Amino acid sequence: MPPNSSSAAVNATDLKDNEITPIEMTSKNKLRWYEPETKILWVNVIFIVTLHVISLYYFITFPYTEHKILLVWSEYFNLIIILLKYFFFLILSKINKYFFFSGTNYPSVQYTALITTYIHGFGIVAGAHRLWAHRSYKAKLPFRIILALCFFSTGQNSIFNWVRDHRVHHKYTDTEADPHDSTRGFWFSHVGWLMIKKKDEVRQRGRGIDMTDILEDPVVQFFDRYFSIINPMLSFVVPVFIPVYFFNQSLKWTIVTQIFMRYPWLLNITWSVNSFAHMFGYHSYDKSIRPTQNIFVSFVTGGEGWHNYHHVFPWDYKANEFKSFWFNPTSLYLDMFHKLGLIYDLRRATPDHIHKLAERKGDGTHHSQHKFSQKAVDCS
Ligand SMILES: CCCCCCCCCCCCCCCCCC(=O)SCCNC(=O)CCNC(=O)[C@H](O)C(C)(C)COP(=O)(O)OP(=O)(O)OC[C@H]1O[C@@H](n2cnc3c(N)ncnc32)[C@H](O)[C@@H]1OP(=O)(O)O
Repeated sequence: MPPNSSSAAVNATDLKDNEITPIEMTSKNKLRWYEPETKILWVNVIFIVTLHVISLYYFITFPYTEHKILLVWSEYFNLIIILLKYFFFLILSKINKYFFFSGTNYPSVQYTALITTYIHGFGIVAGAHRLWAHRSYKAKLPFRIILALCFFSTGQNSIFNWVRDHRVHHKYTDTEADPHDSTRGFWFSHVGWLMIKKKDEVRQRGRGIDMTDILEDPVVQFFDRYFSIINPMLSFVVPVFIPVYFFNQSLKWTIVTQIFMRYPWLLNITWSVNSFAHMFGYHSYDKSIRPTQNIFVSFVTGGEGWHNYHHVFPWDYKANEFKSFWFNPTSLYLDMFHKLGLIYDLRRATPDHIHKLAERKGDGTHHSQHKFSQKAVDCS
């Protein structure tokens, strides 16, 4: 049985008042990335800059071919990314060897990054984003616990804060009330917003967001209550402990791969949804909004770059019109968990609704407006 046949297909008009509504613009003043009244949070600036400087150093100089176990453990998101990155790392390691490490004998710790970025990314995409922020499907208790464990190993905010910021972002996209308003530029929407105090408009509008579902979820409540213990434990302590203790890997290189490579990498690909996917790409479903269809972001995030579609149908569990393994693997995993009975009530926009909307509001790049590609598209 196809996973969606028992799913609730919904249209935007089916949304209830207390659910996330499609974009509803608040007053729009044009803001620059830095406003005179902006209060810079220097602790965040120092933390983020230091993390990225050290990370850049290790991304360039890391002996990639000698630490494959650690790389698989912490870096790679899916098979194609493994292959591409391995190819990229191979070239980089040759450059490293020539310029930086000739003659150096590194401890032979082998392979590790796949598992952690993979697990972590799933916690963000399937957990915080598609389940908690958008309620695009329902999940049974064990699955919610797994998602929370995955999400709390990403070193991001508490689920409550993450979801509230994301719901404000959807409701007031690219306005003054959007925490990472992309009209303030690439830099601001990517990371700048995490270095300043939020505008009053964000806080004020955020207070109006209905968060009762989050407050009523015992899994979220438990994990958020112990955020300051669980977050560092799952994000840093456990991922370093496992390869060192069980697989006899070097402590130094495990810390490097987990804290200075995997962590900033995952942060940047998460942030890329707010920056790249609000600036570069097509507006196939609604040309009046900034979010775009960005294949690069989809590729690195496991399916979160179909952002024009996502902003038009935020409650669609695939966050995309199509079925596609490489550019939306998260949806395939959700289909699998649906078959296993761990998740249910998956919500999906109807093809008819999508096509009509694309025709009326899109920029003309939707496949239904290109006869040659219509047959190749699987909208299930
Ligand atoms: C392979 C996988 C790929 C995955 C891709 C997945 C893509 C999914 C889709 C895209 C989504 C992308 C989202 C990215 C989010 C990442 C965020 C991180 O975790 S980054 C990593 C880690 N995180 C970090 O590095 C940064 C951690 N965060 C911070 O340092 C700060 O929050 C800040 C600097 C961001 C703002 O500081 P400041 O402005 O001082 O604000 P404070 O917070 O201090 O709260 C003060 C007061 O304001 C109140 N309030 C706040 N917001 C709202 C709201 N929206 N409304 C209403 N109220 C709000 C708040 O309740 C509090 O009230 P009270 O208690 O006083 O009554």
